[in-house]
Formats: sequence, structure tokens, C-alpha cells
Amino acid sequence: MSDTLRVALVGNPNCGKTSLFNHLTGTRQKVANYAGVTVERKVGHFQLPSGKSVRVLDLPGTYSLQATSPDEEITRDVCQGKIAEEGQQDAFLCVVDATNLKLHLGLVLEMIELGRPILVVLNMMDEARRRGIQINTQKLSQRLGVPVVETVAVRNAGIENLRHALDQEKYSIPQTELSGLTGEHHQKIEVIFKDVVSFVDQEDKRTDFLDKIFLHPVLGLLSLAVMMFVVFQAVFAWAAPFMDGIEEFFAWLGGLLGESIANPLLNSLVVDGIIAGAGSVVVFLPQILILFFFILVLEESGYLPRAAFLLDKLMFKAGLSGRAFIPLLSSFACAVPGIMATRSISDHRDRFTTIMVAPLMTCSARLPVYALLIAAFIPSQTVWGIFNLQGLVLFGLYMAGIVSALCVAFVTKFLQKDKSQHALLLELPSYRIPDIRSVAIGLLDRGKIFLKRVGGIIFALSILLWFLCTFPQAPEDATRAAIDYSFAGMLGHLMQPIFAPLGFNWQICIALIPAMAAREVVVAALGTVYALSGADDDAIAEGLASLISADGSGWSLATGLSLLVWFIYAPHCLATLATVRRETGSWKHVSIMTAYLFGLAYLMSFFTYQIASSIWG
Ligand SMILES: Nc1nc2c(ncn2[C@@H]2O[C@H](COP(=O)(O)OP(=O)(O)OP(=O)(O)O)[C@@H](O)[C@H]2O)c(=O)[nH]1
Ligand SMILES: [Mg+2]
Repeated sequence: MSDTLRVALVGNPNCGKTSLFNHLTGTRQKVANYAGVTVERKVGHFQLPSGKSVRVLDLPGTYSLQATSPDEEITRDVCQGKIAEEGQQDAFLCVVDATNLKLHLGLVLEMIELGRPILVVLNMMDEARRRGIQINTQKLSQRLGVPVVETVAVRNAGIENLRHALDQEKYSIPQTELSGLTGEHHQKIEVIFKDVVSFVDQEDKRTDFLDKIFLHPVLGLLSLAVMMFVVFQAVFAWAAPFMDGIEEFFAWLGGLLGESIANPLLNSLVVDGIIAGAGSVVVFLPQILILFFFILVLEESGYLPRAAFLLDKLMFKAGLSGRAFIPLLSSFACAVPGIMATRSISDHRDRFTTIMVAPLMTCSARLPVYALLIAAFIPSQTVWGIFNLQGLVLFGLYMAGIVSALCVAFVTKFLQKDKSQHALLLELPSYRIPDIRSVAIGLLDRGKIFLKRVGGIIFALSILLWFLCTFPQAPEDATRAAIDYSFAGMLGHLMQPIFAPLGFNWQICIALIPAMAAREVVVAALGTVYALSGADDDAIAEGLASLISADGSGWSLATGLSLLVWFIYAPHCLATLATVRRETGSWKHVSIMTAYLFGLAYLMSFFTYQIASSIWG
């Protein structure tokens, strides 16, 4: 046996495995209050009090070892020691939700039958106590024939006991007779349950009360609509002062560097390439953080599966299985984890449909693009007394993505031969007051991811674009702006006829090319292109939005709207396409997705431009 102890966390979905994993290893894997968050195996390391090191695996949640979906197969294979690089685990930590013992014991019995060393971790003890559920841990341990440790993963309680238990090698190979119990699993569970659990008050009153509102056919939909409105209003209303601050900072920095760098080429690279490019994206950090604040709070509260429940009929009609809800929801942050989350869908046609529509959900990378165009073209005025028009338009863009996804799913299902429908089977977790600390940590992580993208891919592409926009340089006797003579200028003019029916000018055409890598790049690219297009410095200092807005010499409203619509559909994200390739193992799916998304983007932008320009000229 090697020095390192190998253990794996096994349990039903949403019982707190990842929370435990994070506390044991000091990492920050994603945790949320709904089933199916973890869909891959994750490795972490920590040390026991004696100094012995432990390698721990976090696994996707599963109701049984009879796997039906790709994520459950991972857990089954690790438990059965079938994954070569994982080998055999020295022990399994069977995590059980103390408030849901009857259901969760099923998997524990299956694990016991495997005959491998086990330690049962009775998690969510705080929740159980709050609801008056009393569990006799000692008796449970006797009945199961394995040690049981109580924990409250979110409060870091009981984790030390767990470490000590591992140190003392308390995990044991269970006695298969289960202290003399006979019969089917459910019969055994009944006996054990009656023996170890006593209730003072079994009901979760808070959850029952809230569900009367949130699951009510009318009140429920109404509260969902109110919640969404508040989120989109806040994104615009709360962010403004912070965005102004960041904008001023970059204008000041640009001025300072502009004056201090004498070499004209270097000056242009820094001011027009880097600051006008990458700097113009950083401005959107406050809006991203506000959006994620709401997403994180909703995720932790346990509300989200209720929304799935409310919208189930609609999704069902569109041919999406209820299981598609969580992957589609994750896609609002980013399509990459969304597409990975489809591993929890067992039917492969349902999974295919969900993967195909996931990029239509408005990911956070679109937010800077939408926010820029909305600020430039939509006046900030109040409608119906309370709503900010800009917030309403943003809401409309999100809805457009959702409605398009439902339509595409409907068509996909229609084209498939298999018309079978899979009803919603979704566990509704208890409501929980979000932990401020974990929301703050989540926000910090999100902010870091965003800034890393700005400092990484967006920064690099801004510099590349600056080169393409600067060389070859204009001749001495140039009559037009220098950028017209550059590679990028030539390319833009070459592409422009293709995009003219959509109302895109050559500057937009140039910006679309680097934006193939990631959507926010279009903002950076427009910043660089306009900074180099001979616009005067005062106008640049006022920000990109005022440069492109219809008031100045910018675009028409029709062009602005057309570009907004383009970004609802166009697949400007290499990471998504790479994930589809990895998850489906075929280039065919990638080609279908790319072709249909570009096709839709072109068509919808075309109609938007033609209709808008016939109305507003
Ligand atoms: N009150 C309370 N909440 C907990 C406890 N442990 C975890 N949670 C919460 O339970 C929810 C699920 O936690 P996760 O760690 O994501 O659960 P998981 O078992 O990894 O879930 P899957 O990856 O979906 O299988 C989150 O909202 C956690 O904050 C606990 O001991 N007490
Ligand atoms: Mg998990």
C-alpha cells in the first residue's frame, strides 16, 4: 500500500459532497442547492492530523449504482474500480443528507454490498436539528455495521472528526448481513429508519410555506417575472456609478500614458491598442458582478428547480426534457459548463437537443456587448413609471435567446424520428438562506475569471488587431485614414459587401473576426478600430458608446439593433465549439451547430435591419 490514502466521496445528488470536498482540500469547486452540479470526477489532496496525505475524489451524485446517465456512470465505475487511472479506493466516504435519510440509505446499502471499506458521513445535521429530526448515530452505525460521522459541511463542523476518523482508519469493510436484517433494500431501510430516527416535527415549514407561493400556477409565474425584472433593472441601475469610475480611470490612464510615451508607434500600441481595446471591456465588470450576485443567491436558495417545475410544461411542449433545465440554466453563466452539465441527461437524443440550444442562452460574455450597444442606442428613460427602458431591452434580449432555444428544440425534436418524451424528474431541495461568505467568494471567483479573460485572450487579440490595423502603414501622401491602408482595413472592406444587407459597416466587419474567439473581444476590437479610425481624442475619451451612437456620426439605430440580434445567435466562442467536440466526440455536431447558428444570426439580423431601417430610415 502506498503512503497516500485514496478516498472517494459518494452519495445522492445535493447531499453536500462538494461542500465537504472544498472544506477538506481548501479548494472552491462549484456548489449549488440543486441536484446535478458535479458532473465530473475531481481530485484534491489534504493531510490528516498525523501528517499522512490523502487523495480525495469528488464524484457526481447518484441515486444508485445502476447508472442511467453519463455522469452517474463515472461514479459507478469509480466505485467498482473500473477506471484504470483511479485504481481501487482505500475507502469510500458515503455522504448522506440527514434530512433525507430514508432516500439516501438506498445508495449506502448498495455500497455496503460492494464489500469495500466505508465510512458514512451524516451531513446537513444543522438542517436536521432545525427541523426537529433526531438521529441516533450510534445505533445507525451499529445497524449498518460501519462507522458514522456527523458533519455540517457548510459550517466546517465535524470536519476535524472526519479527519481523525480517517487517521484512525475507522473506515471498515461492512458486515454484509447488516446486523441480521433480511429482505429487500426498502424493507431493510424501513427497519433501520424506524430504529434510529425520531421526529419532534418532521415538516419543513419554511419550505412548505414558500412553495405555496413559488409553485402556485399564478403567483409562482408572477414572482418569477418580478425576480427577473429586478435582476435586469439592477444590472443597469446599480452599476452606473462604478462604471463611470472605471471609465474615468482608463481615460486618465490613457491621457497619462499618451503624454509620456514619445515614440508614436509605441504610443499608439498602448493607447489605441491596449487601453482602447482591453480597457473598454473592463468597464463591464460591475455589471457582470451584479448579475452573478443574483445568480449565486438564487443558486444557493434552492429556488431554481422550482422555476424548472413552473416552466416544465413549456419545456415539455418544446421537446426538452425537464433534465435540460439545469444545463440550460448553467449556460446563462457560460455555455461550456452548461454543455458539460448535459451529462446528467440519460437519453442521448434529449442530450443532443440540449447541447444544440445551450449556446442560445445568454452567457455572461454577451453582457459587455449588449451593455455597450444598449448604452449607445437605447435612451435611459423610464417606462410605465417604474421600468428603465435599457433594463427592459436587456430583459428582451435574454427572452429572445430563451424563446429561440425553445423553437430550435421544437424543430430538432420534430426532425428526429424518436418522438418519446421524458417527464420532469427533479428533486426539489429545501430552501436555504444563502451564506454571505460563499456568495462573496463566488463573486470574487467570477471577477477573477473575467479579469483573467481581459488580461489574457482579450489583451492578446487587442494587440494582434492593433498590428493588423496599423500595418502596412499609410503612404506619405495618404488621403484617407491610415487604417484604410492596413491589412485589417482591406479585409474589412472586402467583407463589407457580405454584411451590407445586415447594415454592418467595415469597422464592424473587422471587429467580428477576432471576436470569433470570444464575444467580449468585439467590444475591445471596436475600441481599437475606432481609436485608429481617425476619430478625435475628445470623442474617444467619452467612450466607445458615444462614438458609435446614432447622435454622433456613428451607426444608425437599425445597425445597432441588427448587431444586437447578431450576438443573440452567432457562435462567437471557440471554447463552446471545442466543448461540443469533446462532449459529443464528433465534428458533425460542431459543424451542425456552427452552421445553424451563423445561418440564424444572418437571417435574423437581416430582417431586423431591413425592418428597422424601413421604420426609422
Ligand atoms: N444547511 C446545510 N447546507 C449544506 C450542508 N452541506 C452542503 N449544504 C448545501 O447543500 C447544497 C448542495 O451542496 P453540494 O456540495 O453542491 O452538494 P453535492 O452533493 O456536491 O451535489 P451534486 O454535485 O449535485 O451531487 C448547497 O446549497 C450547499 O451550500 C450542510 O451541512 N448544512
Ligand atoms: Mg457536487
